[in-house]
Amino acid sequence: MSLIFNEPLKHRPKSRVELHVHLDGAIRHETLWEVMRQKGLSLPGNGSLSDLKEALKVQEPRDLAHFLQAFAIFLPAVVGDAALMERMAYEFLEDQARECVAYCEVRFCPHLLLPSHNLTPSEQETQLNGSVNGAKEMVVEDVMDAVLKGLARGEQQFGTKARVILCCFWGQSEWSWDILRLCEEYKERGVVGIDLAGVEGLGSESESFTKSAVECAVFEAAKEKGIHRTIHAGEEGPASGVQKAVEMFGAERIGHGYHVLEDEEVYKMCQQENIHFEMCPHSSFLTGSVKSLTTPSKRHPILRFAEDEVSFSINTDDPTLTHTRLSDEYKLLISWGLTEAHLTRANFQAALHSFLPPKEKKQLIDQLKEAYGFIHYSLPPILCSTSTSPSETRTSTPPPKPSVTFGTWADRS
Ligand SMILES: O=c1[nH]cnc2c1ncn2[C@@H]1O[C@H](CO)[C@@H](O)[C@H]1O
Repeated sequence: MSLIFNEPLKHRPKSRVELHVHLDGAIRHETLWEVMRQKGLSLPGNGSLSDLKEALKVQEPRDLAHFLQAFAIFLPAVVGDAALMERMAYEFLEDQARECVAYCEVRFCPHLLLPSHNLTPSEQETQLNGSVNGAKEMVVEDVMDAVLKGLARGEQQFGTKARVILCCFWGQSEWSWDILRLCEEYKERGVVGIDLAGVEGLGSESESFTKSAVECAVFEAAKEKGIHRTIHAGEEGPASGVQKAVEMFGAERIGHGYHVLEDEEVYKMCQQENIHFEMCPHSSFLTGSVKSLTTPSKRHPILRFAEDEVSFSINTDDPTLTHTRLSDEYKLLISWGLTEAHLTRANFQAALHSFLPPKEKKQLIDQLKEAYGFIHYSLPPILCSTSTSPSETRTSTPPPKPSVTFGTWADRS
């Protein structure tokens, strides 16, 4: 691609912050189709790009597990392929720049992308005894290096800054300590936080709680080591999962968290603790976490969050599966009655609750102020009193706090 084509993207004013997007859920359909064909992998339907897209769409939202099944269609194309991982990270940032994203935190689980995780027991045995097909076996560090290289190249080329959150995965406790190790080892190269993804078990009773003991210890250790923490909770699971994520796991942000509203006490606690909610509007329906728009008495939790001025951000979650860009998420919210002020506030809240160190966070907030027109400006010397230096800059007031009440979805149809 020519520089002439890319320059405008690099210099496009960027005003959005995205905190919750899975890298392996944000691969371009075109890239997947191309690579799956090259590798001779089985493609759905008649093998066309449109059939692949169709197969990745949730036709009837059921539950989170059903939504996540689509990963099985294309992850075989990705596992073990460092070149593809680098490419998808690079292309991801090009797509983010097109969506005017100034800063994003992108997440993935490196262990899920290893061939060994996807081998049959006999292949794993072969691997333990040496190598598979004589090739050097890929290790998590190879995954990290490939993704970080693609992100660094993309950041340089397209001007969208990216940092990484590494996901522990429900049911794969054996990876969790290693994830924490990678968070520490790759801190200087852009890893800013730890997450717990997959079909959550935080909400259910004692049995699954025992199962999460390892993750709990890992998150406690993360806190001690100053590694930032977010957790998928209250997505399809209950409010008690959000409570455990905050009180026991020390989560600073909650991925999704829609069901927190089912318990006013937990909701109040989250407000007191200034917990940030990473909202993913389209995904919330496709996972069956929030019931459909056609239920008149239901309001999407994001409307309550906006009304209560709870801190939330607007995110795509898994564009490969949701078939949405960030703009589509914003459009949906506007159709529900959120205003430009709400969306602006969400972007500032996202920046404030990002896992960047303080200095970089301030730079990001300044970048947003400029993009939204809350410009730092120098007073012309003639207007300056003797007590004000000509170079002194002023900042405008922070974005307005919206004060709006929302009707039901039915009111808006
Ligand atoms: O909405 C979600 N909730 C829980 N887990 C998810 C969601 N979207 C993706 N993943 C899971 O996170 C892994 C690492 O990126 C993905 O491979 C997918 O299995």
